[in-house]
Amino acid sequence: MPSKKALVRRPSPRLAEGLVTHIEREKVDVDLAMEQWEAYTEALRVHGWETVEVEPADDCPDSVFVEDTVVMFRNVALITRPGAESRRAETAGVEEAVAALGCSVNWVWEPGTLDGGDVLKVGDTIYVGRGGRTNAAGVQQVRAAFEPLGARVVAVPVSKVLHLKSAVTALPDGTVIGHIPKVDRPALFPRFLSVPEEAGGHVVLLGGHKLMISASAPKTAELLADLGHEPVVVDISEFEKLEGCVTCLSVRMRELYA
Ligand SMILES: NC(=O)NCCC[C@H](N)C(=O)O
Repeated sequence: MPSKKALVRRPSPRLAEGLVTHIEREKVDVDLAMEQWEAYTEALRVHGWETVEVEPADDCPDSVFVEDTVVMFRNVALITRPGAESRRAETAGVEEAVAALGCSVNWVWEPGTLDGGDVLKVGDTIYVGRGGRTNAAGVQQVRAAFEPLGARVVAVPVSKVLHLKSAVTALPDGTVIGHIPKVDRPALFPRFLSVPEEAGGHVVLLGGHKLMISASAPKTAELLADLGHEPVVVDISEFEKLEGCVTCLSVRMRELYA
């Protein structure tokens, strides 16, 4: 039985100072964000995931977006070098957490930059978004880390949104989903389904047919239910004001070797 552990990180009291790049800044309600984070982590637990909390990083406003700091492939954790300098201090605590879980740890080195939000795994294919946060050296370092383990790395241009996974994610059957106006090159994906809302392009696979999806994508949730999936809806409005999506609030680990 594969392990089902999910790394999460409690929001910083400075969350409202988080970075905003592609959208207008809106006031973040930190108390509401805390409630939404509790509900998000509870939804993971209800669906069989053991949540593992990374030591909080109270001085790092964006630290709740833990996905950006580490990329997992099998038992190997690649600690990123986030594209935004203000986020680099987030990785130390994550490194400790994955090492404590028995992962083999690897690092992205200067001049490479990589945000985990730019990495979408579909089976053994790893799509890496080359955009505002991930550079060419970062893409090459993902190749060097994971191709020897059997992955195939496919680089994908990203210009319209923060990260590759702000544009597309994948269903359990491998179909890539996204809202066309936000996807640079849908033709790069062998099977692509267009969804009616931007936030509808973001799902977290919980196991079986269950998919976590944001409350801001009701039409997509309906479309996915009609295709035989089981949407699990969570409200993450306060994180969306900071360009976060359902994927970025956790790192799911299925193949720990412990
Ligand atoms: N993977 C993600 O979707 N991460 C969201 C990061 C949002 C944060 N405010 C940032 O700009 O880095």
